[in-house]
Amino acid sequence: MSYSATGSEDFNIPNADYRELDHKKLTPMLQHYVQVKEQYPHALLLYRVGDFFECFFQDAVTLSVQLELALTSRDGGKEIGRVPMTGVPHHALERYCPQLVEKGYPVVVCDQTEDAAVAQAEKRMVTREITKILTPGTLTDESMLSARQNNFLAAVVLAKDYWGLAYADISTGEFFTTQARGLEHLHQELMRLQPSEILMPTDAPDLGKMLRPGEKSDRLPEGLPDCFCYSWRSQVVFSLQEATDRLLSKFKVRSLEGMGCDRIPLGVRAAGGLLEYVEETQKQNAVTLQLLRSYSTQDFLILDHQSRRNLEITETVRDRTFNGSLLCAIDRTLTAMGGRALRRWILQPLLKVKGIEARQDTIAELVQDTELRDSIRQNLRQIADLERLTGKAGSGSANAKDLISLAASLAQLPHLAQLASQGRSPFLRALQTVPPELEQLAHKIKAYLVENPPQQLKEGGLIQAGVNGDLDDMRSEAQEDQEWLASLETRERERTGISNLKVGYNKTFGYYISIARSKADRVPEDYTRKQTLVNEERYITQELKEREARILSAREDLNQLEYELFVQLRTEVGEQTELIRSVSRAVAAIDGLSGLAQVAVVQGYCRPTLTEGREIIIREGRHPVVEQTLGRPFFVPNSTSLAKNDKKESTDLVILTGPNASGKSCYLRQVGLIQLMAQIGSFVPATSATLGLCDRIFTRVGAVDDLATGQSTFMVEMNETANILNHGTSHSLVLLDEIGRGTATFDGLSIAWAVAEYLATEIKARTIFATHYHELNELASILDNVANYQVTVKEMPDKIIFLHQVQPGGADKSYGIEAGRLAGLPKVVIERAKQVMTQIEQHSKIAVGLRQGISKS
Ligand SMILES: Nc1ncnc2c1ncn2[C@@H]1O[C@H](COP(=O)(O)OP(=O)(O)OP(=O)(O)O)[C@@H](O)[C@H]1O
Repeated sequence: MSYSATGSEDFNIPNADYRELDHKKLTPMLQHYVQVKEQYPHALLLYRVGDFFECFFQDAVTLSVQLELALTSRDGGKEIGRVPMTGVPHHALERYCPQLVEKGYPVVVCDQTEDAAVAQAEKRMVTREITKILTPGTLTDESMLSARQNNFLAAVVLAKDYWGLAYADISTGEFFTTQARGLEHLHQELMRLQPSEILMPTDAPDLGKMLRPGEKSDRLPEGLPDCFCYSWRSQVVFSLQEATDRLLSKFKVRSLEGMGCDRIPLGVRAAGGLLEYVEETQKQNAVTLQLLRSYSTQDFLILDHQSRRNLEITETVRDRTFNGSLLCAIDRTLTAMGGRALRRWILQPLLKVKGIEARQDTIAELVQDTELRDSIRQNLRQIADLERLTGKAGSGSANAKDLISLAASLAQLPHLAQLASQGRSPFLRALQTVPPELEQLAHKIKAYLVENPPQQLKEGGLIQAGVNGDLDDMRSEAQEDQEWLASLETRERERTGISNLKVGYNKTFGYYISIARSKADRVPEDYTRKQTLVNEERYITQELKEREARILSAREDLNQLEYELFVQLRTEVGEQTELIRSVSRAVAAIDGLSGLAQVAVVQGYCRPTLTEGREIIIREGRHPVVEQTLGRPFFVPNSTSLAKNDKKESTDLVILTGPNASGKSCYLRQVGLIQLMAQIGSFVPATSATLGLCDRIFTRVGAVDDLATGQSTFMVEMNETANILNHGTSHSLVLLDEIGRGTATFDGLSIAWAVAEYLATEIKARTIFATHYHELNELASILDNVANYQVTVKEMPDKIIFLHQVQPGGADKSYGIEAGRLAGLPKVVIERAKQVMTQIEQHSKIAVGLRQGISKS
């Protein structure tokens, strides 16, 4: 029996399933708990009771398992008995919620919305309301988000082989949609975006259920990755009509044409469904999304998930850390917005020379003008995350410190604009004027709020003097009250003759007069004793109580007025969200580009020339990550020349041989990374480079068993190779590091040969094929567009020196046996291996010739 999506059902625990209980017999509080729970049966409900947020019934069991907390129980009602309960202290909510959401549990927080003492005095249950709904894709709290990474919520609509995909980051407002064909393509797009949550329309009954990463389900369409969270949503909100209406009314437009969505109905349906989810989960926060924009996956270089992984673009293959990735090596951005922009660029390299050159021009300008670059970067250091701060202001969750930080950042913009005006390139020009409204807004915030406001918004101390006349009057009255209290102390000391008499205040008893117990016999008759402590007695007087009522209600009014003034200001900031975000985008771009300029200067990169042709000509190229790890002087640069325009010499496919650890993989990846960097507009680690644009970069690098899908090393390798042969074009770059090693030598060699031949003759993709099969060197004598290269080593009597130099020519021998000797294999084994090799070589001379008589189909 399925009970709830919230995990590990355990019906051995009595009363874990609330549905089996007679709700009327539950205590009033638990009846309310169940009412709220029934609205969100698939979320974990955290319910405020005193100083704790508690879960009851099955949720309590789940919570205790997931957070390793003690499972306790509570009286559920006279005829019910004890029911399971687990809780977390209220102040620890922010610590625990992210853990739960990360594990794929949606969380609903039901908090007390009034002072419990008031309800207690009136002998009724304290009022509680849902204050937060947290799901992985709809987080907005900074503490739960990674500053330099987007947090995407996605929605998918499938119609046979076609699909629509919408995604949004509700903390920054980005909102995009697209439509295309082929599930494999959708798989790739999702892997690029790495959404925290994907919404899927379904007609199944358990709407709202969330599939956690790795969880299996028959309802997840085949071909979609199971490494994400999926939330099942009603199909109704994904219908074209409802989705269209929702989008038109949200963005207050008459047609979808302006968003470029009129011809992508599946994209519209996905976007509408996504918007409904945001509205549903963010009732408390008015989320400001930017106008929906459509895009085409064909506008960007395609880098499938495998290749992104193999080239270690955003994380390393071995331990999946950021350190050691390309992004880490070239990210010198100084703002969170710039960091996110660079990550987006690197995952979406461009396909048009014009767009690439616009970025290059700006980098070039900043490379040349050190002073301008330094000043801009100095300025950027002082700019906070405007995109997210303004989002918080718009949704009403920003506090006063957030607004101060926003104002300080906005105040930097005119200076940044003035610096940008010294430049001529497109991205600098885009920043030259900062809308005057933003400057005024910064001034206003600074004039309104005190310099160092408290975190709390309802306890006063936020607004400066002189902002509001009423507030100033109330403050001077409060001041008078303070003076009255001080004078009361003096008066009473004189009257009683007790020199250490004090006037004090606490939340429970209000104002009191405190007297040391040793002096208690001198207390006047009009004092009423209120509380006895170890060393002191506390009293009140009629006069003090009367004054207290006035002071407290005045203070409440004062705090309320401050809060209202703050909310007004925050709303004003929220109204400028769109403007602030458009400037933020320009700032993010300048940050990304000045960071790339910085790394280009420090690491000695060059500006590549991009062409519409096919050539890949790199002089003295370096691997951007390895050279930083080894240190520049220790890295041996190598050149590359593929598909030169001069047809006679043109090489499409390079067979690269060389002993183990000589540097084949490093060279292969270096070429891929240089091409990728060039297509995001970056300068590249080389002396010079002329690069024809690539439509795709494919890599096939030493596979590991894919235990999760039960595929062998060899099958993984063959799948990846099939993908390359089926999708590669003459404008693709193909990097193959060993093919056919996972099977018998002759099988492997035969497949490797056939693949290389097909790539060189049919696809004519620019290819580097690293291999230990030097038999493949034969191909170069048969095909004009194949060339042999080797990574050289120097053989010494007792060791091999790796020169890491790539030079023309095939390796005439392999060093496997030599490596075995150096590793300490017994002499007799080495000698025997040499004998066997001589025998094999004599009997296996390859004379394959060219493919004949087999048609492509
Ligand atoms: N151009 C270079 N300059 C300096 N060091 C290099 C260079 N290329 C590679 N290396 C160093 O050599 C090591 C081995 O390189 P790599 O893994 O590319 O070898 P390989 O030929 O692919 O080996 P195998 O055939 O065993 O896979 C790298 O970790 C790197 O430190």
